[in-house]
Amino acid sequence: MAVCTVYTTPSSPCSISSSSTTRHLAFTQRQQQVNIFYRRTSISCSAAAEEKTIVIGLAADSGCGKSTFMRRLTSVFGGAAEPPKGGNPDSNTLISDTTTVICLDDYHSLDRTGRKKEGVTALDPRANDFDLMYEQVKALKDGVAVEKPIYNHVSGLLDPPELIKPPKILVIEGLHPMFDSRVRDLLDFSIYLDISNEVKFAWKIQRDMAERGHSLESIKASIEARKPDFDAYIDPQKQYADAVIEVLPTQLIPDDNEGKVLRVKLIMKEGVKYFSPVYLFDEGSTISWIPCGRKLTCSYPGIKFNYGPDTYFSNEVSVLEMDGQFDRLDELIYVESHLSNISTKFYGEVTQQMLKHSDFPGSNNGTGLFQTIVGLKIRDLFEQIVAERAAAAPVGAAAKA
Ligand SMILES: Nc1ncnc2c1ncn2[C@@H]1O[C@H](COP(=O)(O)OP(=O)(O)OP(=O)(O)O)[C@@H](O)[C@H]1O
Ligand SMILES: O=C(CO)[C@H](O)[C@H](O)COP(=O)(O)O
Repeated sequence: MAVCTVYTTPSSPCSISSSSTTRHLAFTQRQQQVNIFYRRTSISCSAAAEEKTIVIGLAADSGCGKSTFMRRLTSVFGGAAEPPKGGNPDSNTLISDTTTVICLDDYHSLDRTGRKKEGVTALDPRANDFDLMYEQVKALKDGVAVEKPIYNHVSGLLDPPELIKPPKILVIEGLHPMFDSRVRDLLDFSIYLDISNEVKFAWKIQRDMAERGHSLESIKASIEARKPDFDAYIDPQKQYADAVIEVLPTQLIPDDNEGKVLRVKLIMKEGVKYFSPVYLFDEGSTISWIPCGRKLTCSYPGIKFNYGPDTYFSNEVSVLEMDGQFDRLDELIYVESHLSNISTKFYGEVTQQMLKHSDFPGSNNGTGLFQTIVGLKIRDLFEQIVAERAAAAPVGAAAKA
């Protein structure tokens, strides 16, 4: 893949126009008092069309399962996803053979102290540099490496940048991948994880109270403090998503307030290029299915699937819903065999992926199932785009590809 990046020190005679990358690095430098810094400029040698990076956006609030989803997605492509070798130990980036996942927290323009001083949350657009986000995602999409800033969640500061080379698949995950229309237009596919307030609260308690020692009051206060900005800037992005995974309390247990059994909906936009929605039994019909019985072991409260056409923010969608949880994950094959358009490469691939990661949160319910299926759909989308580009490339280029 072509990498067309030139690094120059500030004293270099190269002429570089002042970009927001430069501005940002100067800001980072001031913050961190880094003495030496590099400015980036690109030279016009964009990658051949068939080599161009495919960009996937994943939006969700903090603590809503983005990292878990990313682990499932990168596993579909094989190989381990790891932080850049020899780099900042607090890097938020994960790189595997095929994918690079960058966390959009790295585009916070205000560090923790800066946000406190200005009285804004990290969800507020004023705390984020969308110009730089756009420039860098565009550069990567065009096959150009970038020096991306790092937001350090340990110190709350902006660290010196890290080099990101254009991967085959770039995933941008975080609070705002679909907020800025310029960034949104760069996405080949977008996903929104829509976790209802009740469930978000239950997950936060589980992680921040049980694992991080926070008090119940502080968790409640942090959710409440974020809510207005969440409603204003994060939640509206779901209208743009090609797929939404919505997580709600179960309807199988009357007045359930434990939040352990979940009802999960996979909302899939119709008419998206390279993406054909998954269906149950009969495409376009409305179906309700209880698979429990001789072929699927279910303890209380059981499992129920619903499938059918619907509208979502005025878009035509197909919705697949699963309420309840699996008792025996190996029996998932029975459900898998009734689903179509799941983009598997062999019979039972969904079940195999789920069994492989049975220790990940949500592996016994619709969150894990639908995240796995969306991962397979993204692999399929990637392969279709690559095949189409290779077919369209001039004969000599196709032979090289
Ligand atoms: N499907 C799930 N079922 C149950 N709990 C879950 C699920 N997904 C995530 N969680 C809970 O939420 C926590 C956060 O998950 P994860 O780290 O994947 O989210 P995140 O969006 O990447 O968080 P952050 O942005 O804060 O790093 C997990 O530790 C787990 O407690
Ligand atoms: O919403 C978030 C995205 O993960 C974080 O709260 C934001 O990035 C600020 O991080 P920190 O609390 O570590 O300063």
